[in-house]
Amino acid sequence: MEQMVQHLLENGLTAVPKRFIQPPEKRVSQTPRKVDEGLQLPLVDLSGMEDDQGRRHVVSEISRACTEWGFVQVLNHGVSEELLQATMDYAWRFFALPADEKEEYRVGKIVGSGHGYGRLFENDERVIADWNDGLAVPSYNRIVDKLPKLIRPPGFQEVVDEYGRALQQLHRKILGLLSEAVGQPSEFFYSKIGGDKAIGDTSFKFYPPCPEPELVLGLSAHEDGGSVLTFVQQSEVPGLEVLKDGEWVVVQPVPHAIVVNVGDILQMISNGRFRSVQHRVFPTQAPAGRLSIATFNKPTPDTIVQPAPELCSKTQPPLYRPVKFLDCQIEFFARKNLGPGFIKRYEMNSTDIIP
Ligand SMILES: O=C(O)CCC(=O)C(=O)O
Ligand SMILES: [Fe+2]
Repeated sequence: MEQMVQHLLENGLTAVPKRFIQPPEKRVSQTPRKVDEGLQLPLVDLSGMEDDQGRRHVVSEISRACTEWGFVQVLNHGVSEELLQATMDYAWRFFALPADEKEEYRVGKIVGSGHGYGRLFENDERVIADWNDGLAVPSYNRIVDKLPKLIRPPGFQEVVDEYGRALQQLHRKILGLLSEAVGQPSEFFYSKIGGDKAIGDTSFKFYPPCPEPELVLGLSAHEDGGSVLTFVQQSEVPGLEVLKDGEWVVVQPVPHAIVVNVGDILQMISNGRFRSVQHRVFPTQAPAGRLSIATFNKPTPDTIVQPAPELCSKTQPPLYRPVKFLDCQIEFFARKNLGPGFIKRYEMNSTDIIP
């Protein structure tokens, strides 16, 4: 059974085991990083949308960020601070449970799209492992009757459910703004993914402190393959970085903000207008570690994901071929690693080279 990072450390590990060691070219110290304070991910306040002018401003800011960065942070998003905090608190408490209690949620024991405790894509010894431990759970509109029981500790499940409902609303809201940005009615993108029947998954990731941070990654570079928009809440320790013009830029934790990033599905539906961009997590030495909560908003399984005809023309022909979302998920979870470039297989002229 794959050992989790947290338990390697609890057993007194002081050097990083071989299977976590990244080749030099992937290490944080070997890749160009932007430390210039001048270049910062846009932060958009959603509170100023009551009047037309305010709304137009927010629409243009969000749309620009999702085009130029594929990422944006939002404030005054409508998810209460108490709910954000409660979800974070329970996540810390889950990872603090004794190992045998967490084992009940092991990935693989649980049937359904990678739900459970463990590390995805890393059952193969030859794959380099990331320095994190994860728990992925159904968030909203998910019926996964194979889940063994409610997530511990008591109360966590209720909070996960409430968090899911709140983020589903936020998804509708932000897709509404992006729809307006492409000159369509507010419900445009939301209706393309199945409306209120669309589904969500939440992934909690714990990044324990690393004794040799220069050798590992917290989370390897990737785009969010199965996601329309992803919402991330991060604890106060930085780690998330986004690739911007060939350089990695830190997504600074902002209290009460939610990070929004475009996933492959929205890139496809918007015919490339909104971009699903590579991101990664660098390891931390903070004694308590780092925690993040990522909610992947997804279409209904039977949605045919394809460039919206309304956004295509003779001069802007469809860039991607149609794929049923369920098949897209099966292909996503059949991969050997998280690595970038998943969307390439759906490009119109792809020759079926599968990264
Ligand atoms: O830990 C983070 O901040 C980001 C996590 C992430 O990118 C993911 O789970 O897809
Ligand atoms: Fe991600």
